[in-house]
Amino acid sequence: MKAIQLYYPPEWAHCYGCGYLNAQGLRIETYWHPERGESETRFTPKPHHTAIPGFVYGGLLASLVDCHSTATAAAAKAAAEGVSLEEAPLRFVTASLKVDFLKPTPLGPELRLVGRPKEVKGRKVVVETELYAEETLTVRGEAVLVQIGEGFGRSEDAPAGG
Ligand SMILES: CCCCCCCC/C=C\CCCCCCCC(=O)SCCNC(=O)CCNC(=O)[C@H](O)C(C)(C)COP(=O)(O)OP(=O)(O)OC[C@H]1O[C@@H](n2cnc3c(N)ncnc32)[C@H](O)[C@@H]1OP(=O)(O)O
Repeated sequence: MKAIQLYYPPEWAHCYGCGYLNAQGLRIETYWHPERGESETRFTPKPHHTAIPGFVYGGLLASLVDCHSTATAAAAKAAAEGVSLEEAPLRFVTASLKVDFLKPTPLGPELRLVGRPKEVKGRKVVVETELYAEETLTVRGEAVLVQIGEGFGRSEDAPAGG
């Protein structure tokens, strides 16, 4: 099975969290399981991802939820439209991200994120995510993702100045 992120065209593959062209990034890989209607990402934090010794920094956890959600949105939208990501590269940006830190997340074990699309409507997808350290649910997230089209982010969309 191919990770959802590997379907992103190169011009949309520089993201710190999920871009395969970002050598310094997290380069997460998310897989879509059509039979369950769920996505899954696995990631093992490194020692420098520390909050306090022994526990994972919350900002990293938010980043994982963020990029796991954009990928889940692409797969959910493709499934809803009955197209494959191969033929229709879809890319979403995050409009809203809510993260609840339910318990401290231990640093060491592989983390597992499970995503479920809650709503797929037009260009908008809402994704719920649960993050587990071993079998313990430590983080719950909800994100609103909006689909971007070809040309989005070119100079006419850029903030003025600079
Ligand atoms: C990367 C930043 C983007 C810059 C451009 C780069 C070009 C692309 C290149 C490479 C792509 C790779 C990107 C990786 C992504 C990884 C994850 C991130 O870190 S993303 C970074 C943080 N996010 C932003 O910086 C978004 C900034 N916000 C926006 O650009 C706009 O607000 C945007 C596109 C999100 C929506 O703007 P509208 O004008 O296109 O669409 P409207 O009509 O406002 O919303 C569509 C639907 O979404 C809902 N919506 C919009 N914002 C919402 C919000 N904050 N909360 C809840 N719903 C919201 C609306 O209510 C509407 O829903 P209804 O159709 O009415 O049901």
